[in-house]
Amino acid sequence: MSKVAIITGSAGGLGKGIAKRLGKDGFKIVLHDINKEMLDNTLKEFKDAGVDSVAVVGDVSKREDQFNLVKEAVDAFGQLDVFVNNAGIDVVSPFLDIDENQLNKTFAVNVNGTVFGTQAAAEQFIKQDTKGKVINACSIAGHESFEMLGTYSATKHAVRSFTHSASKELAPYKIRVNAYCPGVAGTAMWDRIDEEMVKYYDDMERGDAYKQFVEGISLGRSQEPEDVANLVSFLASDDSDYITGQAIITDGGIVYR
Ligand SMILES: NC(=O)C1=CN([C@@H]2O[C@H](COP(=O)(O)OP(=O)(O)OC[C@H]3O[C@@H](n4cnc5c(N)ncnc54)[C@H](O)[C@@H]3O)[C@@H](O)[C@H]2O)C=CC1
Ligand SMILES: CC(=O)C(C)=O
Repeated sequence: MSKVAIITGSAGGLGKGIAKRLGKDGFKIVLHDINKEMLDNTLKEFKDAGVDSVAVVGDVSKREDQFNLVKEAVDAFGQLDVFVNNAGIDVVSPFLDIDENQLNKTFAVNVNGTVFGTQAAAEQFIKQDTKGKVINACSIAGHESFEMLGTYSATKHAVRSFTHSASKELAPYKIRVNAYCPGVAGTAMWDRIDEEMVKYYDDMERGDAYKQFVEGISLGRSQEPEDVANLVSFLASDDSDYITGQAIITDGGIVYR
């Protein structure tokens, strides 16, 4: 029987790339996003391509939405095997401007969302008494804290920490918890980061911040969703069964650990 994967924030960007790859790998796909219009379009695309898929609208920062997402997946396909905590948001600001609203919002989506998603998936895996895989979106910013991205970097460090602690506690239930740490991928997220960053520097124009980050990549090009999906495909597969608690960097050579 085909396995079932949920990918949060998969209406576009890296999440959509991951969902496409897992669909090719033979998974039944549960698309998910807060943006209903984008999600409807993506679901149509998947169905037209023959991927056995459903879509659920939800907000990862709401615990009840995450548990509802798992319920909808199980109602549709009868089981759950992989939960990808992909949804995340960015924020750009100098350290001295960080405020309560920025901290609360970014932590609510990136950190609380990952915790709630992991809890909802783990509850289902334990009920099924099957091996389960939780795969979290971390970042190179979860290994190194970047200027102007302090709050974002802190959330990704927290994601890495929860990847470690959850993997230890959930191992007795055969649940593996790992994370992928992308570098610089030209999605809507980087469009927003670039647009915000250049506002703070008089000598920078739109596109310059992105260009500067890309110039620092050893392999000489920015990241494609497929590059990230290759790693997630491995983490979702049986080939990674002996790996848990790892936050693996895929960045073409920016951050060396
Ligand atoms: N683009 C990049 O260079 C990098 C991205 N990442 C991480 O990868 C993940 C995906 O990033 P991108 O695809 O680039 O971002 P994106 O902004 O292009 O796409 C994120 C998707 O998540 C959805 N979303 C946002 N808030 C949500 C919420 N509360 N509930 C449900 N869905 C929500 C959005 O509607 C969007 O479809 C994020 O966690 C991000 O932090 C990590 C490192 C680098
Ligand atoms: C968006 C992101 O995680 C970085 C540091 O590129």
